[in-house]
Amino acid sequence: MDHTAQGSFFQLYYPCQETQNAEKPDWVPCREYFNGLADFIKINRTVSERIFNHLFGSFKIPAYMDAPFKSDGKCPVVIFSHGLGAFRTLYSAICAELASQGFIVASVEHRDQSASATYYFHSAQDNLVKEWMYYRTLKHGESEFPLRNKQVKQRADECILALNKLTEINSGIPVQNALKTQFDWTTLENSMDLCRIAVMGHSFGGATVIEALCKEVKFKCGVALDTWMFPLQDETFPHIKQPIFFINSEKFQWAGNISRMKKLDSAVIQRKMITIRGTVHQSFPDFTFLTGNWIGKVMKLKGEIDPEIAIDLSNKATLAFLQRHLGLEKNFNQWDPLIDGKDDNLIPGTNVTVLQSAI
Ligand SMILES: CCN(CC)CCN(C[C@]12C[C@](c3ccc(C(F)(F)F)cc3)(C1)C2)C(=O)Cn1c(SCc2ccc(F)cc2)nc(=O)c2c1C=CC2
Repeated sequence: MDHTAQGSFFQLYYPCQETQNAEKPDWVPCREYFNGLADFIKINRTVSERIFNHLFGSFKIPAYMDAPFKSDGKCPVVIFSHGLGAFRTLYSAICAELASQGFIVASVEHRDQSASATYYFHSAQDNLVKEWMYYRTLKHGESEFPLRNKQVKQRADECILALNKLTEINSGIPVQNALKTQFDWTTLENSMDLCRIAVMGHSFGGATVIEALCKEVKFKCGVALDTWMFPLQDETFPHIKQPIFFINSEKFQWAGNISRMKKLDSAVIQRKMITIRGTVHQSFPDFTFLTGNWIGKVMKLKGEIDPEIAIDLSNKATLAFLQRHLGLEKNFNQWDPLIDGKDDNLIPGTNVTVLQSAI
């Protein structure tokens, strides 16, 4: 909203009316995102230009851009935080599904230099000048924890800022949107149930979930997808009182990471964990759908399991957990067994053997 790097930048997913003529949003908004992504995954730009344009250039998100908001009653809210090297549009299979189930979802774009690319504006004379911020690689010899810990704190603040912006929108405060869209923001007045707010994220975004829960009690619960625990300080864990749902891939996790999630285990607060068989780290972002089987497997964008089945299990388990801890009156409790890993494609807890440290 406020156009500077200190402002809030997010993609909003919401339930809408069936619209005929609305165009579908671009999946990767513009070239700089491809270039940033190429640099992040360390493939050179000439190759990437052709690959990305051929592979992903024309993809659209299965949604309608700026369609009129429609909902029967107030919508619960989810703030979504992307992973290292990702950006706001890459988790549309998750965010669009939540919106189709009645949630308003803000997928934030972080300005902590963990995104492959992001942009903001600074005002020069009387017009706004667009500036690009790219992924910050670790300097040679630089230790990683101080950077990642600083970034996860900024990411949590940006999730809280996005929530504050949604609160303003919900109360009808006029929106100064730096991006010129046709959307009529006043239709979102009184659209949100601000007692039913969750925070969700993938990998570095999963760590952001934990940091945001610690900082903001308005987040009633968190869903952390294939969380990367490294950026966090264990000292913050006892202060977190909200339920957390860890949904892990089979291939990304390792003992050190899992044992830190286990430090959040509690006898009194619901802390759940499941692992989806045959999944990889990239089974959660949209890339997992965009390539053929063999390219996907070679690039570790796909696991053994059909990506649609994997994301469907993750989304249904998420909806059941959100119903339970946001007190929703929907029928998502039909998927409660998934929270306990009761499905052929799920493992309750983890498949990683964690040596219990005898303290
Ligand atoms: C060598 C660079 N090195 C950087 C530190 C490791 C790079 N890396 C593995 C990658 C991401 C990969 C990727 C993506 C996308 C294509 C494409 F071709 F489909 F575009 C290809 C190949 C390259 C798989 C990761 O960072 C994994 N990871 C991620 S990946 C989040 C992401 C990024 C870009 C996306 F388009 C989609 C999703 N988010 C995290 O929060 C964390 C980690 C690791 C620890 C914490």
